[in-house]
Amino acid sequence: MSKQRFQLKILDERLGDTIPMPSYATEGSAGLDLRACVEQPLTLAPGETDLIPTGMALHIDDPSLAAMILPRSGLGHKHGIVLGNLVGLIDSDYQGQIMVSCWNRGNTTFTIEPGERIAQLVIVPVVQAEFELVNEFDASLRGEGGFGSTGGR
Ligand SMILES: O=c1ccn([C@H]2C[C@H](O)[C@@H](COP(=O)(O)OP(=O)(O)OP(=O)(O)O)O2)c(=O)[nH]1
Ligand SMILES: [Mg+2]
Repeated sequence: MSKQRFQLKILDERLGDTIPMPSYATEGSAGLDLRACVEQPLTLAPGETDLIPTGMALHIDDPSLAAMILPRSGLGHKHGIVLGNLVGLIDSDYQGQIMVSCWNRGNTTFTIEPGERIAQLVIVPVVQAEFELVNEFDASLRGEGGFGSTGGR
């Protein structure tokens, strides 16, 4: 298990009080559940997208890490509540509020309650690329084949 400490700012005073802090649901969870810091229940009609505050800012600070915001599978599968950007990427130098773009891709209206868990945040390793310009690559087994080039099932 790898654990690391990050600076976090509470931007909504309900967070850590009436709205629980983001936390791992189980010891083995990869994602921290993020909660909607909305003032009122927020209704998302089919097709609608809204940007939802999480009430907190996280400074990852380490360029070899980033955070990704992913949908919760239950909300996404059962209710069609996914992310307007499909996946959110939080840069290590971002110090603003973490926002979640919620998209109702389903065909029924969904209401997000204050404090509801709307998405999850996963800390991931990052390698920043530098480029070495070449004219030819050393041969690989795949070469330039892609998009189904390895044949049927
Ligand atoms: O779901 C998201 C995605 C991004 N962000 C914040 C953190 C991230 O570091 C910043 C910029 O995100 P990104 O680079 O994906 O957006 P952009 O459209 O390229 O904006 P920018 O020009 O600010 O980089 O916005 C969020 O709070 N939630
Ligand atoms: Mg960007």
